[in-house]
Amino acid sequence: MTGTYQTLTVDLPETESEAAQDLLHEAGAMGLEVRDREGPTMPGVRAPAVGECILVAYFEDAQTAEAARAELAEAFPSARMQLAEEQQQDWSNAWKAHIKSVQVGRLWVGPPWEAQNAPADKVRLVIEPKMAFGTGDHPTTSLCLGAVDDYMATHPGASVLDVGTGTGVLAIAAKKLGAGRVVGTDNDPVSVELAKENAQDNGTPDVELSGKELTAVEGTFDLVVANILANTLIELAPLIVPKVKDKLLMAGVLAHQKAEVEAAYVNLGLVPEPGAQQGEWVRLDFHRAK
Ligand SMILES: C[S@@+](CC[C@H](N)C(=O)[O-])C[C@H]1O[C@@H](n2cnc3c(N)ncnc32)[C@H](O)[C@@H]1O
Repeated sequence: MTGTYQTLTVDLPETESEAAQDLLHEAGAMGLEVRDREGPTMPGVRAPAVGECILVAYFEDAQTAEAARAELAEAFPSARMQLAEEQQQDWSNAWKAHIKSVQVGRLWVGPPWEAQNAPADKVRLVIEPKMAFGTGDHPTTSLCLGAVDDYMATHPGASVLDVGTGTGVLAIAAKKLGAGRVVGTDNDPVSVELAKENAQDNGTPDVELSGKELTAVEGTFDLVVANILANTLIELAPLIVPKVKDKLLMAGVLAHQKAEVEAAYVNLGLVPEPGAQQGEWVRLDFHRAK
């Protein structure tokens, strides 16, 4: 415990908000506050300029915050940023307030301090927010959770591969909803460790979680799900497609990137289906032609 935490305040055009939020999550933000012109601003809190929004990201240490600042500066040259150190005693309330539980289909996904409020008739997944992406409340995650729930409802015992598993949320959800073999991979070793902890804590220790390359993962899977960014999904298409036995779900794609990602997978023989959209984020669904 350092006694302090870091805030990175970012002013940037509203059109870049979603992508910048995603980058901040990936860069290790423990919580994120979004101030746009849709919601009322609290008294004494600075409001965004017209056409802009303000993102306030919370980080545990200065090194991670500085690395995030540098990454954001490169990706979004027009962003204006300010790093500040805050006293730790505000920390728990400051970031916990921004982690929300979600209910998607048969699932409830949320942090431990909200678990007691989970409805008894829901399948409960408790994810402690740490240094991995996937607490459930990001649109890209909930778009996938909904489709995983739908697929598992009609394909009990199906095998599932989750590429870019983060906290393991989608893999664990699939297992809890009745999947057979479930494999999750991530190229970030910290995420793999946290996903393993989450699988243990949620009573699904048999989910196979690792940092394996897809070429080293054996077998094909009824359902493959990948919530990663558009450029990575395009890069990984030749490795993901051979793993798909029946259905592929992908998220992490902004509406304007959809056609490019879709083309990469159609070119490799998958058949697109109507997907879903939440805000600027889309989910792309495919199946393998019989
Ligand atoms: C947006 S998060 C998704 C986490 C979780 N599946 C969810 O839906 O909330 C993307 C994850 O993909 C991982 N990732 C990024 N590039 C990857 C790659 N080339 N191979 C495997 N994992 C990757 C990141 O480390 C991160 O944990």
